[in-house]
Amino acid sequence: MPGLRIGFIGAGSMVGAIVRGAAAAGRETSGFLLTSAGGASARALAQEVGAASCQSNDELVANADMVVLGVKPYTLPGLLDELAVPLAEHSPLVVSLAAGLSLARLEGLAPSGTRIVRAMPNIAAGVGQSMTALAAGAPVSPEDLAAVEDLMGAVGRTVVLADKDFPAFVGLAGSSPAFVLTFIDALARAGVLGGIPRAQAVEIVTQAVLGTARLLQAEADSNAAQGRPRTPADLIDAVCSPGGTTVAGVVALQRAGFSDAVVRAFEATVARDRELGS
Ligand SMILES: NC(=O)C1=CN([C@@H]2O[C@H](COP(=O)(O)OP(=O)(O)OC[C@H]3O[C@@H](n4cnc5c(N)ncnc54)[C@H](OP(=O)(O)O)[C@@H]3O)[C@@H](O)[C@H]2O)C=CC1
Ligand SMILES: O=C(O)[C@@H]1CCC=N1
Repeated sequence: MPGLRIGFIGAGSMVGAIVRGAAAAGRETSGFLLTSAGGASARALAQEVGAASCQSNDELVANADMVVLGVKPYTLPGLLDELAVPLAEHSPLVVSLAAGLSLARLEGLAPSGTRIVRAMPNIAAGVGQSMTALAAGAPVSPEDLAAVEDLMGAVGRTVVLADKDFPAFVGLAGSSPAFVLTFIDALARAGVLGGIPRAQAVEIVTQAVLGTARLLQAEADSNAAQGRPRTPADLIDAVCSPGGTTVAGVVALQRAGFSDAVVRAFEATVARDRELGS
């Protein structure tokens, strides 16, 4: 949305990924305002992308149409308390990136009537490939939601979800880059065991994972019209020749409890998200 002033409170991993991803996508960043606890990270990020930093969170709230809260979940209640007066006075649209904090909880922490959108992006926003969920509170207008979709759409795909589904979404997309990286790290180390230098093994596995994900997306996009895109299971079958190398590896993964380990990672993530919100 041209001309919209967007303030980011927090300039760490996630805000850094969104701001850098938006800049790389050609988004106008001169209307971005940044603060951080110590100030140095906000100033450095602002300088990097041609944005501005503010002296204080109050100053940022007073000058932004949209305020993105990019601090850790345990910091957010205190921050919203500190910002009660400027938020009530200036009424910006507020976007929370925090894991665990439901819309109802956020609305209870902010001044009455605050327009809040909950967003759950992931770290791939930095390369324009986030998968971001959005949920809007009752006072949020379609134009407000469109403004957040526009920002997050510049750094990846977006989906509007019910607030109750956010814990599951965190397991599927917010936290899952770390699961995928754990897989890449483990397979690359196996490559080292097989005699391939570490850096080359990481490059090879990264391209294999990227290519597989692109294959699955292309399958969904091209065959959705016909009503039956091939599923991950169909594509596994397409790689497994009878008696071949792949089926030997896939069966070994099953015997080692790979699927069970993935489900456990998901369940632990969802449980932790619920704990953070309680
Ligand atoms: N990292 C991820 O992959 C994802 C994170 N999220 C969510 O994003 C949010 C931020 O996480 P992440 O970026 O990883 O955290 P980081 O620890 O990397 O960054 C937190 C930022 O908050 C700043 N900060 C802390 N207190 C204040 C304050 N009072 N005023 C202004 N700034 C403050 C810190 O400042 P300073 O730099 O000076 O220390 C820092 O820049 C969390 O709520 C998390 O749940 C959501 C999806 C994915
Ligand atoms: O672990 C975290 O706190 C954040 C939330 C989603 C991904 N990382």
